Amino acid sequence: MSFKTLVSKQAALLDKDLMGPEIGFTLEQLMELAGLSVAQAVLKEFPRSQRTKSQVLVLAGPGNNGGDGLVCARLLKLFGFKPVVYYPKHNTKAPFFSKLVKQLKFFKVPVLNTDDDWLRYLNPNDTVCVVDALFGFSFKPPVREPFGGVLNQLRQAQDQIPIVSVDVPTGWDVDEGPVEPNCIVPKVLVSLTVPKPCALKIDPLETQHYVGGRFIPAEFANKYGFEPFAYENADQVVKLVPE
Ligand SMILES: NC(=O)C1=CN([C@@H]2O[C@H](COP(=O)(O)OP(=O)(O)OC[C@H]3O[C@@H](n4cnc5c(N)ncnc54)[C@H](OP(=O)(O)O)[C@@H]3O)[C@@H](O)[C@H]2O)[C@H](O)CC1
Ligand SMILES: [K+]
Repeated sequence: MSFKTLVSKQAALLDKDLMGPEIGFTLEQLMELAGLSVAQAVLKEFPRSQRTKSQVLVLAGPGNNGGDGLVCARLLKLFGFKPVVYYPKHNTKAPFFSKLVKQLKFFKVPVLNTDDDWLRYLNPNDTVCVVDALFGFSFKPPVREPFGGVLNQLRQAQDQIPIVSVDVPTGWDVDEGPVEPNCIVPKVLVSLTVPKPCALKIDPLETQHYVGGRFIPAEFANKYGFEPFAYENADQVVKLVPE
């Protein structure tokens, strides 16, 4: 499949640019749209008419990828799913992360902490899919605990429960792909703004690939060397199909 990608350093620069003084987005705004994209991809892949269960396990990491997961969980509840969030290491860098957790409580979405038994939700009888919002473009392998254990469990369950990875499949090197042994293989990848080079390493027969994070004009995409993706109508995601 051919599509333009942006290496991790450039992706971080693009984000900084969007949230810089000239353009003026806030992280909260971009995260809301990123979470909406992921929730929409989940709904497209697992529509109500094609499923008998509704639980979704959202694994949220300590950075902004985790924040996308927290937003996604709230929106999945509105879309008719029963999300449960496992959030073992809270983000204390920005105060609004604790507000995202408050909102989840308001929506009666359980948020499990490090000592809670999250594994009981990794159960194919009840769970439609797992949203992997552990790490995105700032992840540097090898993975540190407690996330190594979480990834091991995910890998063992992945043939029974599909994984939907946010931006980057957790554990993959953002630029090189699955270089560590025993990496997870998501059934769905939702690249945000533009795919990272690791997305070139997915097997299209194994992994459905969406692009989301629909928040930049064409000129800005061109500045970073890519063309805007062909979103339809008000969709927040577009599926990339092999040529
Ligand atoms: N424009 C967009 O597309 C937007 C994307 N967003 C999402 O943000 C992430 C990138 O978020 P960032 O906070 O920069 O990084 P991560 O979430 O990937 O991870 C940072 C945290 O991960 C820890 N870390 C890193 N490597 C490891 C490791 N090997 N083991 C354990 N933990 C690790 C890191 O900890 P440090 O101690 O190293 O600081 C951080 O805590 C992007 O991918 C999108 O999903 C935004 O929502 C905005 C718009
Ligand atoms: K991820």
